[in-house]
Amino acid sequence: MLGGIADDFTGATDLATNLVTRGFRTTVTLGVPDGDLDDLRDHDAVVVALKSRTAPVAEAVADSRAALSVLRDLGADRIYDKYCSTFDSTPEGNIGPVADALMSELGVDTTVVVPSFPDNGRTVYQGHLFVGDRLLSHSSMRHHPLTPMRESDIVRLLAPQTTRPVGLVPHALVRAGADAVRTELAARTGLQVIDAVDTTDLSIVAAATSHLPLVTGGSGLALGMQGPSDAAGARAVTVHRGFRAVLAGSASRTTQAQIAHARPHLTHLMLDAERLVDDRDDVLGQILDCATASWNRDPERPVMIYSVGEPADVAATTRSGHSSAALIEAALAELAVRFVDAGVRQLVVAGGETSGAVLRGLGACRLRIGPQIAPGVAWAETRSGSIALDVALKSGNFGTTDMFTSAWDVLA
Ligand SMILES: Nc1ncnc2c1ncn2[C@@H]1O[C@H](COP(=O)(O)OP(=O)(O)O)[C@@H](O)[C@H]1O
Ligand SMILES: O=C(O)[C@@H](O)C(=O)COP(=O)(O)O
Repeated sequence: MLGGIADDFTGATDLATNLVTRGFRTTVTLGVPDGDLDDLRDHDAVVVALKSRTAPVAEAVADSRAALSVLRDLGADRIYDKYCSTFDSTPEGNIGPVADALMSELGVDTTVVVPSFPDNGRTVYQGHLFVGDRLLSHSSMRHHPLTPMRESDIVRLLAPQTTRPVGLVPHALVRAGADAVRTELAARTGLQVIDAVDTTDLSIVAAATSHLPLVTGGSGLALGMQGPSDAAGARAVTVHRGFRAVLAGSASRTTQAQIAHARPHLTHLMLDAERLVDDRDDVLGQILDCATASWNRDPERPVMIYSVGEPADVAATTRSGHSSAALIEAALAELAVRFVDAGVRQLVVAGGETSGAVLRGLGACRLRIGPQIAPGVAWAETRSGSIALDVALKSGNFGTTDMFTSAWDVLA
C-alpha cells in the first residue's frame, strides 16, 4: 500500500485523484484516523489529509509523524509527502521540517522534491518553479496572505527549511532516463529537487524513484506511478441522487471566474460576512428557504452560495472587527448540514480551508475518491452520519471555468 500525507484537505483529494487515475483504489481520511481502521485495509492507497500547511512547525511535524505511524500500521510500505504545487511555505517551514522528520522516522538519507504538476501549469526547470508562463515569484502567489512566494528557485526556498543538503537534478539528466536519475540519486543524500516540465518527465522520475521509501511533492508525480488496479475499477463509486449545491468560500481568481460563469445557470446567493455578525440565523434561514424553493421548482438545478464574487468582496474583518473568514467558514459549514438535511446529495465545495470547515461540519471522516472532474479534482463518496453523499473538493486555483455547471455531468 502507498501511504499519502497531505498538508491540506484539497491537496489530499488532489493527490488521491491522480492516484485513482493511475489505478490505485484510494481513500482519503480527514485527519489522522483512529479507532477501527478495518475499512482502510483493502486499498491500494490511503491519503491522510492534515491541516498542517500553515500550522506551527512543531504541530505540523507531530501531525505528520502521527499520520506516518497509522499508515505504517495499515501496511504502507511507501510514503508520499504531498505539499502544494506552488510550494506554499515560509523560511520556517513546513515543507522542510516535515520532510526531515519523515526521513528520520523512516531512516532514509535521500528523498526527492517534485512540486511539478504540468496538467495544472506547474513546471520546474533548472530548479525554478513556473505557474503557467510565469515564475512562481511573479504569479499571484506573490501576494498570498499566509505564504507569500517571492522566490522561484526551489533549492533556495528549501535550504533554510532543512538541516540536510539540498541539491538539483536538472532537466538534461531527467531526459537521460530513469537509470541515469536513479544512479545520480544513489550518489547523493538529502533533499533532491528534480526538474519536470511534462508528464513524460514525471514518468521518468517516478520510475527512477520507485525504490525510495519516501517521495515528496505536489500531486503530479503520482501521474507517473502505476497502481495495481485498473483505473476504471479504482474510480467506481456510488452515485447518490438528490439535490445539488455549490458552496464556495474560496477567494481565488479561478473560483471567481467559475462563479461568474455559473451565475446565469444556477440559483445563486452571496454570503455577506457583515450580515452574519448580527443576523446570522435570519440570513441562513433565508438562504435555506430560497434554496428549497429553487429545488422544489427544479430539482436538477444546483444552488450556489458564494462569498467572493470579485476581489473587492474580500475584507479581512467586518466593521465590528470580527474575522470574515471565521464567520464565512462557520456559515458555510452550517449551510452544508442544513442542505444535506434538506436532501442535497451532490455537493461541490470550493477552497481548501472552506472544504475543511464544511467536512468537519458534516462530521465526514472518509472520502472514497471517484471519477475525475478536472486535473486534481474528483467526485468522492462520503458520509454525514447515516447519509451517504457525493462531494467534490476544489482547490481554489483548480478546475475549468465551467466547472460549477459541468461537474454534475461526470456523475450522470
Ligand atoms: N468575503 C470574504 N472576505 C474575507 N475572507 C473570506 C471571504 N470569503 C471567504 N473568505 C475566507 O477566505 C478563505 C479562503 O480560503 P480557501 O477556502 O482555502 O480558498 P482559496 O485558497 O481558494 O481562497 C476562507 O477562510 C474563507 O472563509
Ligand atoms: O498542489 C496543489 O496545488 C493543490 O493540491 C493544493 O494544495 C492547493 O492548495 P489550496 O489552493 O490552498 O487548496
